[in-house]
Amino acid sequence: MICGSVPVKAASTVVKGGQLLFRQLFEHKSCTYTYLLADPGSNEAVIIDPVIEMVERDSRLVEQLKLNLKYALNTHVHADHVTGTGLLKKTFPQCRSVLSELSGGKADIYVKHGDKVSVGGLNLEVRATPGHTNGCLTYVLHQYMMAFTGDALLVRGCGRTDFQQGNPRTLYNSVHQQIFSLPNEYLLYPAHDYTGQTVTSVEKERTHNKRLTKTVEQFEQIMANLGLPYPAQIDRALPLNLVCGLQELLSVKDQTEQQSKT
Ligand SMILES: N[C@@H](CCC(=O)N[C@@H](CSS)C(=O)NCC(=O)O)C(=O)O
Repeated sequence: MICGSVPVKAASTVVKGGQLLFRQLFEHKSCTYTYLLADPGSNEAVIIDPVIEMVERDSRLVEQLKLNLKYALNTHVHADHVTGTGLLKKTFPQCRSVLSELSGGKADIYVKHGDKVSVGGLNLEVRATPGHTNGCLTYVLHQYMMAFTGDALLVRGCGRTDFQQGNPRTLYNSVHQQIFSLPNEYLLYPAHDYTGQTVTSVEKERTHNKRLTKTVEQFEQIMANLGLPYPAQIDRALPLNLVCGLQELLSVKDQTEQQSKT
């Protein structure tokens, strides 16, 4: 169930029915983390940032765990891999895709800052964290003191701001106002890691993040000088991710353009 602005208070209540079912899954080519979360009482589940090449693995896991996959959330329109959302929906027809209303992408459900995504007894608070892209979202699971930060905040790093409406000042404010404002002990799960790390915390990033502990002016300088090459899959990924990762949803014109690039 998706609800409008509902104030969510910080609490560490364990959901009735037992422990959270939680899996952190990895895709090696784009170093992407996908997260599977399920309410132990109802077996209703949500997947965050699935990757198309790993849909078979993820579908098998959902089936083996006997989960009812209700939602496929993307934290934003990704530039480095094709989303698995569209393909997952074919296997799990009840599954609904979710994106920010500011993303520019196609989805079954559009969410905005302050909304809530609920599966069984789990409630994910939607926080807008733009700056890497306009439509970047962080999903906060207060019940288990966890947040899924997409590319807004990476372990000791953050998403780049040099394409897709990137803006360093906006990103700095998003992280400070929407992520660093969470309690210190909240665990933060990023959409990527390039150094073999899996998780961090509000406290660790507030203390050790080499970019975001600086002033906003210093941060802007750092971001202007990252010197990163464009993601290898950007030309393929961006148009496909605007249509849930499915070629068949692209217009004929877009498909012709896509083919001429390959
Ligand atoms: N080499 C990777 C792309 C690496 C990259 O640019 N990652 C992005 C997130 S995906 S758009 C990023 O924001 N990185 C920040 C950083 O500091 O690394 C590929 O070719 O896919």
